[in-house]
Amino acid sequence: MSRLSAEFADRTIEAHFSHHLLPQTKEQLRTTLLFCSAVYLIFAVTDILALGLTPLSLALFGCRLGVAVVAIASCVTNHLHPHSVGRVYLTASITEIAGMLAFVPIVLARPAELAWHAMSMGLMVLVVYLYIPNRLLYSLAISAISTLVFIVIALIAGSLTAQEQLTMVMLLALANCFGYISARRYHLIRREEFRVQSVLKNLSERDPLTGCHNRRYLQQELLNMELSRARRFRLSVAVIACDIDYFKSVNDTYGHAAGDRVLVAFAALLRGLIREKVDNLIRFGGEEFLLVLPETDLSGAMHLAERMRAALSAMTTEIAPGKTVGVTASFGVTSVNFASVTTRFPQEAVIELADQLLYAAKRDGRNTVKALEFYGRPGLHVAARAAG
Ligand SMILES: Nc1nc2c(ncn2[C@@H]2O[C@H](COP(=O)(O)OP(=O)(O)OP(=O)(O)O)[C@@H](O)[C@H]2O)c(=O)[nH]1
Repeated sequence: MSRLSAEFADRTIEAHFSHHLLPQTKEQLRTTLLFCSAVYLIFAVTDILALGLTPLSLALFGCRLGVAVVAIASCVTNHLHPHSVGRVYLTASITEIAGMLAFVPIVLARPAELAWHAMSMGLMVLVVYLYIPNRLLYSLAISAISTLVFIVIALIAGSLTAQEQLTMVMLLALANCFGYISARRYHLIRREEFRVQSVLKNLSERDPLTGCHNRRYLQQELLNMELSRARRFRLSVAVIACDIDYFKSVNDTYGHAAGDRVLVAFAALLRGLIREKVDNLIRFGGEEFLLVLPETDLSGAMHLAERMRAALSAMTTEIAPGKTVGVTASFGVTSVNFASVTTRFPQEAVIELADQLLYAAKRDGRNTVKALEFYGRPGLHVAARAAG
């Protein structure tokens, strides 16, 4: 993590983090901006008390109203662009700058109350650092520059003694330091929480032996996600179920550790034959693996399964120095084409068909591929094209 900006050094992870928090950030920003605008408007009372109901106090009210309008426009923009992280930070920054700019005429119109303005400035700096959700570097830039501008105006236009000026400068510098340090801590804690959550999520979704996704990930996320996407865009999704043949005899003959090596080698072989970041490899349980292949029809999935079968039967795994073992596997392949399947069906039905085909391949002598199109209704696929 970057020490100055308190963000992940890796921009992809940072973007992932920001997107993950986007709904929460937008909600916080909306509440904060509306609250701050209301406070800004309410403080018009102090202008009227100091200046009376004059054109000047009305002009200052106009400035305050301008900040409220910018804040509301920011909320509307964020509402219209619900997925844009950059826009949230941009609108937060613009509103912060508008608030700081509107403060200049207020200070200039009421120079006698400079000590109170300095106190308000300190509070505004803390609000920018801690209350309005924004990138820390933007908060730092906006607060530091606004503080500098305020100090220059106060030194030129105000009538503070040298001792008062020094106190004001030191207090505002402190407000910036405390604001930055506290905001930095908060940013770092949020990111550390996110990192730990990601590690735990990864652990709960992966099989430690092979590194593949596990059955929980398939059932809770992947299957629903891929089937919904394919249904929405009327695409095909294929599923391959595969299981090592007579794996028990590998364990019984060479030991469990040798069996583990064979499993790892099999997973690596499957992973090497699928599209990275597109296809998904899941350890479904024991020595059974499942592949979920987006945008793949039955014939494409059958060819892939056949290549996997052939590659495994030609491969041997070193289970001890100088000692190798060869295994074969059986494959059940199915695919559902949402261009023609419009009926609803339980999502597990696709996996069940792939599993039935896998066991049909086992019954048929093993080391073979069985494939059937899934038509969305139990029983219908029985009449579909068979291969293997
Ligand atoms: N080494 C190892 N073995 C496992 C693991 N998970 C399951 N097994 C073993 O896998 C074997 C599966 O045996 P069976 O279900 O009888 O299947 P099979 O011997 O492969 O026979 P078929 O599937 O009918 O060809 C069992 O001996 C399990 O103990 C694992 O993580 N590591």
